[in-house]
Amino acid sequence: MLDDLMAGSRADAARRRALVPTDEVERLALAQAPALDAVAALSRRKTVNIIAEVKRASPSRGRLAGIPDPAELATRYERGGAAAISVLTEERKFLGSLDDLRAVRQAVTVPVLRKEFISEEYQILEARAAGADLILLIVAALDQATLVRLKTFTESLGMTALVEVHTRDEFNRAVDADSRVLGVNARDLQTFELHPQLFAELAPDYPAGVVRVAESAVLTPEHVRNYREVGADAVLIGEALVTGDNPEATINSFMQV
Ligand SMILES: O=C(O)c1ccccc1NCC(=O)[C@H](O)[C@H](O)COP(=O)(O)O
Repeated sequence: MLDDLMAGSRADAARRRALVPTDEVERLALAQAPALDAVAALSRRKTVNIIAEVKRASPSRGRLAGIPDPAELATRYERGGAAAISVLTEERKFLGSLDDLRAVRQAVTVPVLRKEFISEEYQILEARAAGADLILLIVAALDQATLVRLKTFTESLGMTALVEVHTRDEFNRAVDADSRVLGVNARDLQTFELHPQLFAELAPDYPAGVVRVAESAVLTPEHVRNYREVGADAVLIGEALVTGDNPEATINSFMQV
């Protein structure tokens, strides 16, 4: 699954690069206002900070929500108290786009994450050109040299990398890469099973100062409380928000735990 997602994203980026070459995207990226400080935003509340995701569909759940106006949804997330907005820009399985990201950037004042299957600098330049403050790097999909190179490139543009892991070995690689924001995704990418206890197992081993993000498997306030009690600074939530009818109230209830 991950190989397919990476290959699809790479092919889509190649198609866009044929229309907009790297030097043009770089010019647009460098013309943006400076990226917002995601580390500060994701550790601002001492209880828990919510990263609210714009997610139309997924490989594990199929179609989740139409989301005709991602900017309006993101505005509701921000009104509810979200610390950051995650926008899935992957086109094939998640039905997202860079247009979604641009629209969200213009609508909110909190940091915006480009959630994409990134393997090359062009995709990071695209993210910055669209106004993203954070990008996702999935350790399972990158060898260590590429992980470090892409993270360094991200930071050279003033952005932050959310470095995502699914196992202890990947966690150790993310720490070695000097990750400042490190996410443990509970979703097994082969079976799609959810393992929220993985975050609890790894949380004690985060180096001081690294932002601890728990990803996936949050449907109720109790799930947020469980993550918070074992040390999450931030929790990334998609499905529960896009399938409910009142995202402001849902985020608010998640922040009260
Ligand atoms: O969501 C999926 O099915 C999925 C499959 C393969 C790779 C990534 C996938 N999801 C990306 C995410 O990390 C989630 O969208 C995010 O953590 C929010 O999860 P949830 O709250 O469970 O929607």
